[in-house]
Amino acid sequence: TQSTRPQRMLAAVQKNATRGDPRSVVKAIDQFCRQKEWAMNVGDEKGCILDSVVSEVNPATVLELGTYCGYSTVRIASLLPPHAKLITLEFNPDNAVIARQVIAWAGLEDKIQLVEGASGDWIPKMKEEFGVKTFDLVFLDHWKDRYLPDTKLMEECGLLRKGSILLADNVICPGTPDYLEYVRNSPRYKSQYFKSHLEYTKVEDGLEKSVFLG
Ligand SMILES: O=C(NC/C=C/[C@H]1OC[C@H](O)[C@@H]1O)c1cc([N+](=O)[O-])cc(O)c1O
Ligand SMILES: [Mg+2]
Repeated sequence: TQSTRPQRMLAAVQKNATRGDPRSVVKAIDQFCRQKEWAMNVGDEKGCILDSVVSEVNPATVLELGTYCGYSTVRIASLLPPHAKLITLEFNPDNAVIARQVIAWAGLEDKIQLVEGASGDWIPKMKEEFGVKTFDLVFLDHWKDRYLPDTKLMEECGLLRKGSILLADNVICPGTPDYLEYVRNSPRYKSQYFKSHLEYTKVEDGLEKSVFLG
């Protein structure tokens, strides 16, 4: 039976990356996507911007919306301080199966909790289910029409504190116009655009970094 692209991506990780070496996992996926098959990982160019924001924030608690195959999950977790925790939400069970194996290959299971289901269902349960108070950093990379409603939901559920950072992928391509308008015009956020390119292409895209002002 025919394999899926995530399955072929995992095979490339297991073939080319070193167990327990997160950066080699990131490198193997980027190589696969550049040389074999494009896939919707944040990628190496935007990934460097992601790295710099993660390093600057040095978060103790991170929420990722949209795991896909775990590329950005591994990339973020590899930079976290000891005892820091990353919770990542993935809607598609087939992607979750792959992501768990990519995370395991990187040896980052202890830092990462992958939760399967819809962000809209899980965000209101974060405190009671995972003992989270607030998130220092949120990486938004799931369905583009969910960025705004989920951001409002995180505000309502008290998951953001003064200084929490939202970092959103794909604000140009595929685009998240309603989210951009909100974080750029709301008095509750200070927003900044990092111009880049859609992963593995020359098409413009970028990351929007927004600080919640409380
Ligand atoms: O839809 C995108 N991401 C949404 C992903 C959604 C995830 O949750 C549902 C699905 O199982 C996937 O794992 C996307 C699409 C493109 N693109 O160029 O089409 C580029 C990107 O960086 C993207 O994050
Ligand atoms: Mg993306």
